[in-house]
Formats: sequence, C-alpha cells, structure tokens
Amino acid sequence: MNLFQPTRRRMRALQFIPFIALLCSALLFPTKVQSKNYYADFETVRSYIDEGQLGRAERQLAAIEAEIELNEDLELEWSGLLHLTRAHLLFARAPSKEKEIRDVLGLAQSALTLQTASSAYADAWLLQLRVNAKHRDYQSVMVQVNEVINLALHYNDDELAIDALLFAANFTTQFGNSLISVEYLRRAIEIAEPLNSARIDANIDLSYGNFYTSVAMSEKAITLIAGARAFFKENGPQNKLIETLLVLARNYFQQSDWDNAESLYILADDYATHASLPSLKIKAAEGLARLYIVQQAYEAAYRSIETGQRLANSSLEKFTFASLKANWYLANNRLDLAEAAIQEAEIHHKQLPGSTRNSLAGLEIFLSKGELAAKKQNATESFQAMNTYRQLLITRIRSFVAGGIESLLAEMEYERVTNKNQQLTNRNTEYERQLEIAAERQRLQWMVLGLGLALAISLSLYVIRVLVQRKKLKELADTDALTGLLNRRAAVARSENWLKDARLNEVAFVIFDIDFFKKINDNHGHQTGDRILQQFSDLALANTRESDLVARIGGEEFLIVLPGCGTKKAAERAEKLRQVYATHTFINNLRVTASFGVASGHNVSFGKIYEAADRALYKAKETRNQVSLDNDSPYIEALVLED
Ligand SMILES: Nc1nc2c(ncn2[C@@H]2O[C@H](COP(=O)(O)OP(=O)(O)OP(=O)(O)O)[C@@H](O)[C@H]2O)c(=O)[nH]1
Repeated sequence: MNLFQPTRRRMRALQFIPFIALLCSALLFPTKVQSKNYYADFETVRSYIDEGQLGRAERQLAAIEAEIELNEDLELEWSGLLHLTRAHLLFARAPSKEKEIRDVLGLAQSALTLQTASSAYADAWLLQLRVNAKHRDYQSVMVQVNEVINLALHYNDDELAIDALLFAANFTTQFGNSLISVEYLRRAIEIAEPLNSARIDANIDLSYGNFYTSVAMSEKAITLIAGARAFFKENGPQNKLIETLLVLARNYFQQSDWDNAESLYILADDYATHASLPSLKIKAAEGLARLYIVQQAYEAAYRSIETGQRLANSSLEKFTFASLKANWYLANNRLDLAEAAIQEAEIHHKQLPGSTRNSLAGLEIFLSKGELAAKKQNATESFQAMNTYRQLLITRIRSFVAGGIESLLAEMEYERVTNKNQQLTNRNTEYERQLEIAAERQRLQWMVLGLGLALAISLSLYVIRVLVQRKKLKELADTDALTGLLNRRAAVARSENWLKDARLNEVAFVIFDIDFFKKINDNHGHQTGDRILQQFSDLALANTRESDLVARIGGEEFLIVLPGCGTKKAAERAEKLRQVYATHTFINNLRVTASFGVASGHNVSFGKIYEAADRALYKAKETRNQVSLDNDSPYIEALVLED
C-alpha cells in the first residue's frame, strides 16, 4: 500500500522533528534519540487487514501502539495513522459496529487534520463514507467520494484512488446509475493497469461483476466473479470471498438456476457465520429468502426472513426484511399479516435516506401495497399504489438520467408490474362488465317473460271475457227474460237455418197456446200467470229432445221446432205434451191446458210453415186442449193420406 505518503505540509512539520526530538531527548533521555518511521509498519498492518489476517494485524498494531505510547512526540506524529489503521481493523472485523468505528475514526481524523492534509486524511474520509453511506443521501455521498478520489489522485495514492473509485462504482450501481458506475470502473482499470496487482484486479472484477449483475448481464458477471472468487479463496480476505459468493448467487438466481444460487447463498451464510460477519450473513439470508419465496418453499423462506430480521441493524435491513415478510404473507394469502408487515416496512421506509427510499429496493413497498390491494380485489387501490411506484420511478429516472441501463430495466420492471396490474384491472372490469351484461340480460329475460305472461294472461282473460260477454249478450238477445226459453227472433233465425239445411228432409213446427190464460191472470193475478208461463216452459223443455228448439213467441204462445221430424211424429209429440199439461197440477193447484197446431215442411220460409201451424192451432182452439194438423199443408195432406 502506498497510502501514507508524506505530504508537503507534513514534510515541513517533519523538518522540526529532529530538533524537537533532540530537545526532548536532551531533557528526558539524554543518551537516546527516539525517532522512527512507521509508514512501512502501518502498511504491513493494512496488508494483513486487506488479506483478512485480522489477528496478525491486531498483534502488529498493538506492537506499534506500545512503542508509540512511550514517546509523546511519536504519539503526536503517528496517532492519526494508528487510529486510522485501528478503524480499518474494526471495520474489517465488524462493519456493523458503526459507533465504535466512528469514535476511533474521529480520533484519527482530528489527529490527521492537526498534522496536515494527506492521502491518509482522504483514506479516513473514505472509511467514514463506507461506514455512513447507507445512512446518507446518494448525492452527498457522491460529492464526498469525488473529493476523496481527487485527493487520492492529487497525492498519487493510486491504491486509495482505486479503492474510492470502486466504492463509487458500487455505490452508484446500488442506486441503479449504471452508466456512471461504468465510468468509475473504467478509471479504476486505467489506474490499476500499470500496478499489476492481482488483489486490485480481483477487487475490480468483483465491482465489475456487481455492475453486470445490476444490468442483468449474468453470464459476464459470473465469468468475472469466478476469477475474483478463486483469488479471494486463495488469498483472503474472507469478507471479499463471501461477497463474491453473494454476487454469484444473485446471478444464478437471475438465471433461474435455483440449485446453484441456493448452494452459494448457503455457503456464503456458512462462511459469514464462521467469520462473525453478520452484515454479510444478513445478505445471504435476504438472497435465500427471495429464492425460497420464488420457489414457494415457504417454510425455508420464513426461516431466512426470521434470521434476517434478527440480525437487521440498519433501517434498510429492517425495511428489507419487513418487506420480505410482507411478500411472504402475500404469497401465502395471509393478507392481514401482510398488511401489518407492510405497515412495519413503512415505518423503516420513513427512516431511510431519501435516495435509498427512492431506489428500486425502497420502491418495493409500493409493489407490495399494490399486490396486497390487488389480492383484496381492490383494483383502484392497487392501481394507485402502482401509480405511486411509477411516479417515483419517473422521478428517479429524471434525476439520474445517466443511469440509463438500470433505469430501462426499472422501467421494464414497472411495465411488467403495470401490465400485470392492468391485466388484473381489465380482468376485473371485464368480469364486472360480463356480470352486468348477464344481470341485465336476466332482468330483460324476466321482464319479457313477465310481460309476456301478463300479456298472455290479460289477453286470454280479455278474450274469455269478450267471449263470455258476447255469449251472454247473444243469449240475452236470444232469450226470453221470463222463461229463459229462446225468443221469437232466435227461433226464427235457427229455424230458417234448418229449413235451408239440405241434410234435413223435414222440419216440423208445433205452436201451442195456453187455454183461457186471460182468466188465470184475471182470477189469480199476473204473477201466478207468469209462474204458470214458467212451469209451461219447464215442462216443454223436459218433454222435448235436446235437438229440438223450444221458444216463447208471444204472451202465452210457444213454438217447438223439431228438425228432421215430420208432421205425424211432431203431432205425436205434441199430443204427449198436451197430455202432460192436461194432467199437471200447476201453481195454486190449478189445472191448465193448451191447444196445439202442427205443420211441417222443408226449404220453405219460416213464415209459410209458421202460418200453417198457426192455422192448425186456430183450428184446435175451436174445442181447445187438442192437437190439430194443418190440413192445407201439402205435407200434412200427404200425412193424412198416409194415415
Ligand atoms: N201473466 C201474464 N199474462 C200475459 C202475458 N202475456 C200475455 N198475457 C195475457 O194472456 C192473455 C191472452 O188472452 P187471450 O188472447 O184472450 O186468450 P185466452 O184468454 O188464453 O183465450 P184463448 O186463447 O182463446 O183460450 C191476455 O190477458 C194477456 O194479458 C205475460 O207475460 N204474463
């Protein structure tokens, strides 16, 4: 290492050392002059640290410290480097013990400032950035790391410059500004080339591999990292070896080579456990958790998340594992627990520096929120979360235009998620639309069915009513109100039909008239007369065939029309009826008779045949209570002749 080059100011200060030392030695140790250059010693310690030989580094450092402590002047001169080297040692041993490192680093910085600006000062600054970067905003870290790079280059400290460049490259990679990372990496390679150091090359390969990983060029990453892995395995340090394993695993993970990814993560975890490096063990736990979630090995994933949560130290780590837990619960459809985990993640999310909050890792929370809402079938909320994600992504893209490749990848990721979400929204909308259509169709069907049914019912009711009414009207129009028999009009109409019907040979008319009806009315009252009229009707109906027509055609005059019946047969029937009346006891124990006139014919008018029958009735009325045939009728004559 070439970190501790004397600076010009320090050189000026050093010019006085011999005098001071001489003065001191003259006063305290008159025989011995205490002066020694410890640069090489510190450099050796740093090599041990870089190689991971921490015990050896510790012993060597303790030896230097013991020597320096003996002399105030030496302590004044070398305490800066002593504290700085101790801070490096602490960082290599336990990077998460930030406070302890910061305290020692603080001592180093004040001592180095007291002395003079040097690459050692820049080195301390870089270590401070390493410790604090995760709590700080991207921009402020980058401003300072650029200062460190400039200082290192200014003091020709190539190794420090490369260290700072690689730190800057890794840091920008982490925030997705891949093109800037490449810039830093190229400069590191330029500076490293003439140095011809396998360790520096391995470091650069690791950083380059990191970059390729971040832009999903896994093949290249794996090739580069494999070389670095071999170097660190051979030469240490262990933490770098573990880092290579983690990056390799991430690449296999990206390639969906689950077995290789898993075994590398497990190996990294194992090494980190043995080397007591919880900050790396937590990274292995994160990788394993993600791997197991993807593989749906939920029990194993849960264990890794638990390990991570137990070890989580920084807000980012706490946030990451709360987020992972949320994902776990989401994957297992335990939505209430997922919600609680998201809330916890949000608390840690708020603690993150702005740039980390807006980095891809930080934005993950909105994806989880979106997914949770989607799982709850709340498309609007899901879309809102995804939209927030998108907005933040856009902001991020705008502020880091140079990080084009990663930004593109982020955009692609966003597109993927948005598409998925859009598909979900579309599917929901489509379902809702289909449901609405189905419901509408069903409503219409029911409506049409109901309407049709109501229409059919009311129509048939209407038809029935009309028919009934028409029938009633017809009946009323055809019926005699007092007796319920057909009236004259109906009798004429039907008789005429029969008279014209070719199938019937003859139609007979029997007209009968109650004898002395006037007397009945006069003696017993009109009502009794009415009742007798009704009794006459009932008896007439009871003593005729169903096919015969019985009508009341005048006050107490009735007509029976017998289709298909000749005069003789009709006369016989009339005679029977006459006897029925003559022997019947009517209301008020009255005895009432009737006189009958019979005639028949075919294809003649109603009037004609009626007249003939009426003439016969007239004849019957001569003696009353008898049946007469119309002698003038040719048919009747024929009948008489036959007789
Ligand atoms: N109670 C009642 N009487 C009626 C009705 N229509 C007609 N008459 C009566 O029937 C009687 C008919 O009398 P006439 O024509 O003299 O005949 P008659 O008394 O039966 O004598 P002959 O027919 O010669 O035997 C009249 O007194 C009418 O008022 C009716 O609907 N009810």
